[in-house]
Amino acid sequence: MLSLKEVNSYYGASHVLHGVDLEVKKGEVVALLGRNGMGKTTMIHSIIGFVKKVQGEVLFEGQNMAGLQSHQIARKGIGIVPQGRRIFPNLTVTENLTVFANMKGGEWDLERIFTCFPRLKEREKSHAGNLSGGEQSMLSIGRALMRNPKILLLDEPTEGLSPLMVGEVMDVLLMLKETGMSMLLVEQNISTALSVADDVYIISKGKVVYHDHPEKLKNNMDIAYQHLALSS
Ligand SMILES: Nc1ncnc2c1ncn2[C@@H]1O[C@H](COP(=O)(O)OP(=O)(O)OP(=O)(O)O)[C@@H](O)[C@H]1O
Repeated sequence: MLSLKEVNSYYGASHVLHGVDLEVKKGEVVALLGRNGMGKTTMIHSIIGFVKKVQGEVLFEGQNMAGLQSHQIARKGIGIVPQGRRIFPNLTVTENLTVFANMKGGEWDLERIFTCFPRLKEREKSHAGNLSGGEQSMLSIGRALMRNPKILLLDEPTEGLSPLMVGEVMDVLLMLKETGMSMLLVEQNISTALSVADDVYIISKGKVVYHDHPEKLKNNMDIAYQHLALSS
């Protein structure tokens, strides 16, 4: 569904991604792990047209995204849950959900979001700035779903959350996986990522240094310790 082939990305003269290959098949959840500053966000931004200089191929449903503007890429069905959530704090929960919604309709509408995210229903009239971090993460996911994407790119949706809220957000991701949603999940939290992923990549200094099934990584955690600088 989504594939990156030999992708090199640059910020000006700074060469950040070095020949990256990655694939997300339909209905699959792919985890992308890596320490701070290793290029995870740059990979997401290269897919959605935020990085101006990208060489190689970014293919979505077989079509090369090169040269398309971000809004054109979004319209193809690529949804984004950005790092830091980027909700609109002065708008209500309902306004956040409807402001960019895909008016052409689709499987996801306000009613379904509120059914799947009862916490958002409880807070529907609250200003989004007053929500907890976990609720804001759910709102950011809900807002992306309202555009009825074919794939979701999630950039650290559990960042900065308490363990309890991490669990709730992971339940949401598992629920979405059950619906068949394809996802690329950027995470720093390895156990969180492995609990939902079908496939896992680790990047370091802009290169893919590991790609395999999560079960293989679970059975060989030395690799994770080595690349993610975890302590055993
Ligand atoms: N707009 C930019 N201009 C120049 N350099 C950038 C820009 N954004 C990121 N970088 C650099 O690119 C490298 C990769 O950053 P990136 O944000 O992709 O890492 P990351 O793995 O997502 O880390 P984090 O988890 O901290 O967000 C870093 O060295 C960073 O300093």
